[in-house]
Amino acid sequence: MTGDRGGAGDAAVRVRDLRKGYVVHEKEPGFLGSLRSFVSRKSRVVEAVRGVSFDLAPGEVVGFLGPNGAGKTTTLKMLSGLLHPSGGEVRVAGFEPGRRENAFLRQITLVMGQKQQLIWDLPALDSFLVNQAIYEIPDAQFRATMAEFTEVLGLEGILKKQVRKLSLGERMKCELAAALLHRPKVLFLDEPTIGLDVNMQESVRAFVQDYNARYGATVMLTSHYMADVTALARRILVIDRGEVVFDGDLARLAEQGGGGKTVRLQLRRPATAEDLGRFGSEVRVDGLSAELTVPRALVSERAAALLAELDVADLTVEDPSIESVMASLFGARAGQPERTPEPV
Ligand SMILES: Nc1ncnc2c1ncn2[C@@H]1O[C@H](COP(=O)(O)OP(=O)(O)OP(=O)(O)O)[C@@H](O)[C@H]1O
Repeated sequence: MTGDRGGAGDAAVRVRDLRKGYVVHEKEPGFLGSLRSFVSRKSRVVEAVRGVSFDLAPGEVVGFLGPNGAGKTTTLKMLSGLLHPSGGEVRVAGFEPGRRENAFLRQITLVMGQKQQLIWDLPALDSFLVNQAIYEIPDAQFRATMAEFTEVLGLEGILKKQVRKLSLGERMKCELAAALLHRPKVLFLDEPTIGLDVNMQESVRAFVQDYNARYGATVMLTSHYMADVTALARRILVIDRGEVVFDGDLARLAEQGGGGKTVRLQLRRPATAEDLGRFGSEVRVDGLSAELTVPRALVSERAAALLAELDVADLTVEDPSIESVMASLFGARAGQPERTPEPV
């Protein structure tokens, strides 16, 4: 089948009731366990993705978040056609990913921060030439894209070095360049900045931003670095145990996370954590700077009280960081009662 754009409407990505179960064979430990598993092999199904639905508009950048094992990678692999769904429907750029048609593969890319596609013993440039051949990129377009990526990613001087000799950050930049050389319209980025230092993370983000603006590409991004998500994405999808539990903008996620707002103070006279503890929780004091968390409904009342009772030079109220929202939603999962946002 060729691209059935009619079926996909205008969405770049359309997912309906998508499911994936992995069959896992279980074996008891030790030699006896191995023997027993020959006689009666036990297996069970891990429901990694359990009926996920969403649409992504062309050009949209979406952060795809969730705790470890939530089903992010499994979803991205199904969207890029590396895994066949157990059920449901997927359309990406109008194609059914599982068919892995050439026309589909030219429209998408999947970058996995933990995996590499560059040829280890050769310079990155050689891998780029291989990709040029695979994707049949015309010479002029290849040169123009290389020039553009070299400038935005600062690849000058590293393209001719053996990949094995590059630093992690340099290699990741080359991985991204290789993965985007064919100018895909839909990008699935799975932890593209994992392990990189802050500067490298920043330059990867800038590159993705630039690419999205230049080519109007749709981007779905997972990252454990919330700065990636807040810098790039307005919309957030949260998946938990294989189900989408939130789909909306960052501010609404912060609201659903409960928690409260962060009140930051600049004081003229020092105050103790105990003084501030009367106004909120999670108090942190550092010299004349302090911050505390205040329930949303009580923010104006508590701010007024702080201004009246302490010698405050400046007071600001902010939504909690997305790290703390995610931590409050999922961080304390082990052995504790669940706090999951309301289903969408
Ligand atoms: N090949 C596989 N066989 C069996 N189970 C699998 C396989 N791949 C993933 N799983 C299971 O499916 C669930 C979802 O895994 P997945 O890798 O999609 O999660 P994730 O959200 O990407 O997690 P992380 O943030 O840790 O990478 C997990 O319970 C995982 O153990």
